[in-house]
Amino acid sequence: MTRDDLFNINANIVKGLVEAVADNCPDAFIHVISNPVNSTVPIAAEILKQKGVYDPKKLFGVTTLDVVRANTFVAQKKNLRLIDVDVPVVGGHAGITILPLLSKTKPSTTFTDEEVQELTVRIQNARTEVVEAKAGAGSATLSMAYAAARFVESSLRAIHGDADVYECTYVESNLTELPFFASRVKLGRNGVEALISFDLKGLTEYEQKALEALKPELKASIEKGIAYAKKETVTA
Ligand SMILES: NC(=O)c1ccc[n+]([C@@H]2O[C@H](COP(=O)([O-])OP(=O)(O)OC[C@H]3O[C@@H](n4cnc5c(N)ncnc54)[C@H](O)[C@@H]3O)[C@@H](O)[C@H]2O)c1
Ligand SMILES: O=C(O)C[C@H](O)C(=O)O
Repeated sequence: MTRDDLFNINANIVKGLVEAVADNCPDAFIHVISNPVNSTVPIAAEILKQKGVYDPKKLFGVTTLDVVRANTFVAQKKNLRLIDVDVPVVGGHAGITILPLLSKTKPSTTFTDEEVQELTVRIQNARTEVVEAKAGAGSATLSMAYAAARFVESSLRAIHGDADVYECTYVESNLTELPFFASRVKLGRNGVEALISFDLKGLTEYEQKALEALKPELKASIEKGIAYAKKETVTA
């Protein structure tokens, strides 16, 4: 089962939850972790628009798990301390739409072409490693909880005025031609303070090709979410 197979069940659940948020706490930061995130975030945006309370700065798709995985696999491969490693992951949260920018790894790290290929594919398919290891007992749970906790803590730090809070997250974006795109963002008291375009500059040829290759799939997932939400009516 792919994340997209969850669309038919989760689209309606997300719609209902977001309607309740719109009615009861329209100023809240909304963190959407339910899959397929590439579509559920556009659904949430459309529902909030229909309710007249959409603030793109406060709607986030949680892609932190991709960063957690990228950091972990790079630290293992390069014998680095996990706490020191930071790999931006852009695009979306499914298959090839997950694009780790290994050339932007901190601390500055060099990778052979084979390592880039192996690590990129492993990060993109990490969910399958978990699904297969659990053999029918579900998908990632503890690592999802860890990733969600990290993103919530970062959001709370930003709300409380910390000036230096950055996370990768799937948000409304103008960094590419796609209306939603995961990138590093600066978080502030009111949500997204800035989209960080720097990571997308000076990409390697491998990353540039992967970025172009992910766009059709991500575009289709966004359009699927928007089309779903547009034909639904929200409760008054
Ligand atoms: N973005 C990520 O990194 C990431 C990682 C792992 C899982 N996920 C996604 O998170 C979601 C949850 O995964 P899980 O493994 O915890 O699933 P799960 O089946 O263990 O838990 C889902 C929970 O949602 C509850 N629920 C069902 N319908 C509901 C509704 N209408 N309103 C409120 N609650 C409702 C269920 O009772 C259940 O407790 C899935 O969509 C999964 O694909 C995302
Ligand atoms: O893919 C899933 O089913 C869960 C989650 O999105 C993951 O990345 O592991």
